[in-house]
Amino acid sequence: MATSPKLLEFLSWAKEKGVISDIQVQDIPDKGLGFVTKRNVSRDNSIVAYIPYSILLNATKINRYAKEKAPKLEETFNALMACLDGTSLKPAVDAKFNKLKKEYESLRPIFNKWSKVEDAGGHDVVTFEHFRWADGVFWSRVLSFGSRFQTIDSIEEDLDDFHLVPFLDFANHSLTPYARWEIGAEGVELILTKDDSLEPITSDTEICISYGDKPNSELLFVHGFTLSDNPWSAISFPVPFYDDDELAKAKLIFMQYHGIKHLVSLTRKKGGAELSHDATRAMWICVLSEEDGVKFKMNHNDPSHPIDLFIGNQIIPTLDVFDNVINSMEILPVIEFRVMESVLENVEYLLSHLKQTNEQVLKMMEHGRNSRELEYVRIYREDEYKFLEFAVEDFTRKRDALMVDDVVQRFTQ
Ligand SMILES: C[S@@+](CC[C@H](N)C(=O)[O-])C[C@H]1O[C@@H](n2cnc3c(N)ncnc32)[C@H](O)[C@@H]1O
Repeated sequence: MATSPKLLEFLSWAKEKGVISDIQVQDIPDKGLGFVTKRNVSRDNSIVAYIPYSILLNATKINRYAKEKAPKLEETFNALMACLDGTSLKPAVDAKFNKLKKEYESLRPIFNKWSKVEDAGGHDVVTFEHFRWADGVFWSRVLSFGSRFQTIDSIEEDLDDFHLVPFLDFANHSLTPYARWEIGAEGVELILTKDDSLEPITSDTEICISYGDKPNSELLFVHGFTLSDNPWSAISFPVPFYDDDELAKAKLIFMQYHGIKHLVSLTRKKGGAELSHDATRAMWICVLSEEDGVKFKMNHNDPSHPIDLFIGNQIIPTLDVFDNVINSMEILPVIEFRVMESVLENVEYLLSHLKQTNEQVLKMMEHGRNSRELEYVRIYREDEYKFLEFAVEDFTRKRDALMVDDVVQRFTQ
């Protein structure tokens, strides 16, 4: 297959900058570009590509470049950081779209000042489309060095979490990858993971890495593709406070103070759908009431410690204490029963909503049957549908089991 001039230019730039590789970059059906082996290779922890730190892109580097070479870029960069401050990536595309739109609008004057809009006949030089494209490229290609920081001393920019790693970012995702990336002494390495089978990987085989155990919703949101055989499923919804819950505001402040997410996430685990630890705590807080002995005390004069929670007469200073107290309450089965009921109500609602829209959306999608993107969306919808059905079944079972519990019977009569 012919290699595009742009790719050739990039590869020669990468080589000149010190990238060493024993692997080929080429078109992979339905995935864009990717890595394939040039010959038979063994799965023996050998390095097949090496990318020196000097060519990685991260916030510190762009900031330094901005300071030295482009003061206007620095202005833009600072404004961008300010826009990102305090935001969290919301799972919904429209929320993301609105956020980007706002960011773009606040940066637009700076872009235009920076790139001289008059010279472009009054047209925006950086359009919203460009901005969205850049955001998509960034999030779908960036690597988080995160927890691996401890192992590096040699990177100057070791405060940054996110790095764009040229060349390595041709690696596609697989559930059964042959390779992984690692932080080496002076660069990032692509390594063929050791395997007990003595079978070599034959020539022309695609070499993928894993982007992590991500459900299709996340793969689609961040990377724009889905896997039909993805074993990871997840669904999230906002913490479902009761309409008449007078403690809702205090509960939200408490959750924020203790870093508990306001989204409840359910994941697929062997034989069932499970709440994460964080989501379990969020749901406990959600269903507890004053009648259960719960009280909040606002500390208006202390913004660093805005709220205290009491259960009975006990103050709850940490989440570990919270877990212990809840787990030792006599009414624990009642709390769990309420949690199951509330989760069930939410997954039933999500399922019925998906059902309602499915017919129309799937018909609409018929028109673009050959589009790769639509096929990914179809896989996602099907996956979500199955997971929701599964979650409804599982939570119905769990709720029904709790319904006959002695304590629940006693307290709900
Ligand atoms: C880090 S890049 C990998 C290189 C990319 N294929 C390219 O052409 O430059 C990530 C993007 O590759 C594509 N991709 C990665 N793994 C894929 C897979 N298993 N199936 C389909 N597309 C995939 C997605 O478009 C994703 O956003």
